[in-house]
Amino acid sequence: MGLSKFKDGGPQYWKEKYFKLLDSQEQFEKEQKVTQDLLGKAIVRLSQVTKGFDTSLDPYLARIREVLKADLKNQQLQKELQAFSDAMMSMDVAPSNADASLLFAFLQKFYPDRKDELKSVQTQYEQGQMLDSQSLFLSLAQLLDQTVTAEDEFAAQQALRDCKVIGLGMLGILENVDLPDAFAEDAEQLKLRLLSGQAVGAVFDDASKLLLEVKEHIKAEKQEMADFLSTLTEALTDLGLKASGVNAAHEDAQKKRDNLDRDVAAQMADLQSKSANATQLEPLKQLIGMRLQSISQQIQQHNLKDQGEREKNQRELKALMQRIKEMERETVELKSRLDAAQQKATYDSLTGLPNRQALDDRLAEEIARAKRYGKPLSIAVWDIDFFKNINDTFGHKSGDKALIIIAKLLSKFCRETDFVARFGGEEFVTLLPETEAKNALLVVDKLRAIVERSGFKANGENVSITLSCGLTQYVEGDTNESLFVRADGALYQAKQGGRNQCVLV
Ligand SMILES: Nc1nc2c(ncn2[C@@H]2O[C@H](COP(=O)(O)OP(=O)(O)OP(=O)(O)O)[C@@H](O)[C@H]2O)c(=O)[nH]1
Repeated sequence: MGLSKFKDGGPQYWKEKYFKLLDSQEQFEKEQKVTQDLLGKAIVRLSQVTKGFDTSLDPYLARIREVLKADLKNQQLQKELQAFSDAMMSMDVAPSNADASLLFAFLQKFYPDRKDELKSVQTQYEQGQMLDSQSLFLSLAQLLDQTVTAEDEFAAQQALRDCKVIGLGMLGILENVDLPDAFAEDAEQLKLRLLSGQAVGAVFDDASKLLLEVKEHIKAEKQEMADFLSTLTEALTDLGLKASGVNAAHEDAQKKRDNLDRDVAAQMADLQSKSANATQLEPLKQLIGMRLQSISQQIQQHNLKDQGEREKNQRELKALMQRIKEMERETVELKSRLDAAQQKATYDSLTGLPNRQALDDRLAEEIARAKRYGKPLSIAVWDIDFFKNINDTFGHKSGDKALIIIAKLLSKFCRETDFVARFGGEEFVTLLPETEAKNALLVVDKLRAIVERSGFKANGENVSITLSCGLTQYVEGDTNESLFVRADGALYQAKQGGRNQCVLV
């Protein structure tokens, strides 16, 4: 960010420019050093020559020599020269008769170009025209200050040019660097100082300071940006989670969520590209804020829409569940009604025994089983003897009671695997699977005897009741009808034989 964005030329151009400036500066400093050395040597020689000129100045001159020999920094030299100057100023104002011929000899030799002026000063001094030795030094200083060689002139001009180049380079840097707003004013002032031709050294120091501050500022901004983007990523992740948590099962919602995810991803990519190119944090923050708001609104709209659809689905689901419950209730009711109907269709309501329909079904099953496994199957057909008399004598209700009692006795005293049914009227049928007729005859006869012994009470009277039974066994090729007809034939024989008996055919 910031420093890498130049208006033209690019970083390489300014890097080269900077190094050139450094080289120039170095060259300038070298030349300065040579000049300084020359000056130092001159001062040393001058101090040696002036030694003894006024003994009160000797210690100062000695220190200056030491300082120059030790090659100490200008500051200290300046200090010593200042001390020397102060000492000289405070010297006795009385004219001095000290011999200065040696000094002038040296100076004339060292400054041959100024020989005449020096001679003139010497004459003035020796003729006592100088008020004091301080006046002499001031005259010499003034004279020698003007002593500038052509070489010195060139070096000074060169230094001036270098300073201008450095100044222009710094100006270019300050104009082309994309500085944060906070530093704009300082940079502007530095530019003005450079344009006004102020000494480049001080401006250079201030510019370096400014650029270092800018660097720190950008570093802090970068950190702030990283923190901000991290917070932003967390916020977007949170939003993404909320968005993806909505109605995960719904296919339509899935499509909408995909679209939303795409939108959010596009906005994020845009933000990342903007933040990579951004040079200022504040506008970027504003941009991100706006984008976040837009994303948040999109998610809110999506959630609202999604919630509406979810509520609609829930209402439909609730209605559907209600309908299913009603259907379940109806199914249970229908089943019980069907069971009742089935019961009614297959059971005799008076005795509770399976009826003729049930008997037909069961007989077909037993015939099929006997046929398949070659097992015996016997069938007994019962008929209550003189039942009409019971009805007639004791009433129809007593007749019903007799039917119920017979049904119970026939059911109770047979095997569990046997099947007892009311065939119709006062007739009953017993199926005896896996039972040969001769064994079945023993069973049915025992039953007949039980019924005969039991009797029942009708209108307080003991009424005896007997049964006649026709028995037969399944033979290959028998059907329901043929088997029943044969058993019924046997019953007829039992009736004919005097009733209360069992006949096997
Ligand atoms: N109470 C009552 N009587 C019935 C029922 N079904 C048939 N009956 C009567 O049973 C009687 C059968 O009489 P019949 O067929 O003449 O035979 P029976 O009197 O038993 O004489 P045999 O069979 O020859 O011994 C009739 O009077 C029918 O009305 C019933 O469910 N309840």
